[in-house]
Amino acid sequence: MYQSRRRLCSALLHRDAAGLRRRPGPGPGPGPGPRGQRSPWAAAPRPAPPRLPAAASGAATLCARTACSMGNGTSRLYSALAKTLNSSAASQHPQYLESPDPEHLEPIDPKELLEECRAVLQSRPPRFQRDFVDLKTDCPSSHPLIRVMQWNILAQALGEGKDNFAQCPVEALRWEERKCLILEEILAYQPDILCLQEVDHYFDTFQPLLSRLGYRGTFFPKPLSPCLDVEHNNGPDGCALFFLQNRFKLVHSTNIRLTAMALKTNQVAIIQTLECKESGRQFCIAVTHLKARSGWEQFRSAQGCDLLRNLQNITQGAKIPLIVCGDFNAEPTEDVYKHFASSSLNLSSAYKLLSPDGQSEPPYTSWKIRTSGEYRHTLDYIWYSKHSLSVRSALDLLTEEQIGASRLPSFNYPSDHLSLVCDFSFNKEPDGLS
Ligand SMILES: NC(=O)C1=CN([C@@H]2O[C@H](COP(=O)(O)OP(=O)(O)OC[C@H]3O[C@@H](n4cnc5c(N)ncnc54)[C@H](OP(=O)(O)O)[C@@H]3O)[C@@H](O)[C@H]2O)C=CC1
Ligand SMILES: [Mg+2]
Repeated sequence: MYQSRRRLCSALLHRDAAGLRRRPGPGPGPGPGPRGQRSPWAAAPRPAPPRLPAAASGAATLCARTACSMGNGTSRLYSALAKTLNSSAASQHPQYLESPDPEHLEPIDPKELLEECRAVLQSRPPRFQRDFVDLKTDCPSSHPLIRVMQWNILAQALGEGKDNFAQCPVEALRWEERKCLILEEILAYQPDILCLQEVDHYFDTFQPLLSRLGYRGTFFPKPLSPCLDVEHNNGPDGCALFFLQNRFKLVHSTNIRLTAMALKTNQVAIIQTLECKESGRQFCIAVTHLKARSGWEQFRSAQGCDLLRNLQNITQGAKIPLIVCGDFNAEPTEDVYKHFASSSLNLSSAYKLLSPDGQSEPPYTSWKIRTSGEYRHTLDYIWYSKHSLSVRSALDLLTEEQIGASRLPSFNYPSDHLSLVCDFSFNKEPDGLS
């Protein structure tokens, strides 16, 4: 049985008064709270130490801290969170567009924002425990690791208007709380680089909040986003890429509309070259979301080839190490996967390393029940230059038991896709080859 989320602080009353609606309890949910069982394909677990002390703090402490801080930092923070709730202006924003320089904005303490999110989610079941699996301990790295998160967060307009989820209660999709579940996931793992798909709340939510957490963001909307077909939409969905400004310098940035069969398509990618401030080493990071649905395999394959061509040019034939994150909408059996696996860019898929033989992708990264049936697929990947980068650890996926009979999204988890998180290090010799 779940333990219900804790705390009913006086701070919550302020939140309600300010317009954050609270929903009734979700009722009994499927599966256990903390996971008791690992997925069968996972290697031996060795959880990484938590990077965020607040995640482990007790309920009483958390409640006291929240209540105490409402008079100062948290109330400012709350206003930052509350301002993101109404967002009609966001849909008017012009296309593309990097976020403004956030240096003049007041920073947010991530622990305080996490507490705010947890307070909003207090009637929900607790988030599931996922462990980092250590993958390479014999080769210490002298440089700080680079943590990368890949996540299709589910566009709000698609989730409510087009995806046709059959088992997910509409209450579980309410943006006010789903937004906090997404932020909670990001804040729990604190990625240095965040690659997102189906972002339709960039300008009103993710850009303002993440910029105040020290990220620099770039958003590239789909030219004909299906979100725009949904009544009361919040603008087009697209890919977003965020990196921590205190860790990386932006060297080069390109937004690409992918082509297939020489035609411009509705799918996009963002490719950036970053320089590590600690080591001075450069690498390339890309995010994409390929065409969905069965019957479009050759189209996806062509889009993947176009992305690879662009990556070849930008990395000067793989001289710069590369990380490519995406919802490829393709199982490993598809051509687009094979193109990436066999490319001259020497890429490997990070999550294969969690399988016992290191050769198999996870059994699923997305699991949902639509009115048309149940869909369990491996669609999301983090590709990396296998000669110049090492995956030090990867976040294990949710088990079937944790996901529960109604599948995703749910009261526990905000998207129909799981987040993937990896810690990378540069290999020792910068030999100019990836
Ligand atoms: N493609 C084009 O050239 C044109 C597109 N359009 C508009 O764009 C829309 C399609 O855009 P396009 O980018 O090609 O969209 P996709 O086919 O790539 O799908 C868009 C979204 O729908 C989700 N999705 C996938 N399968 C299903 C399903 N069975 N039921 C419901 N949702 C699903 C996907 O989520 P996930 O990735 O998580 O599976 C994805 O985010 C059209 O509906 C139209 O409004 C209009 C003219 C031309
Ligand atoms: Mg989707």
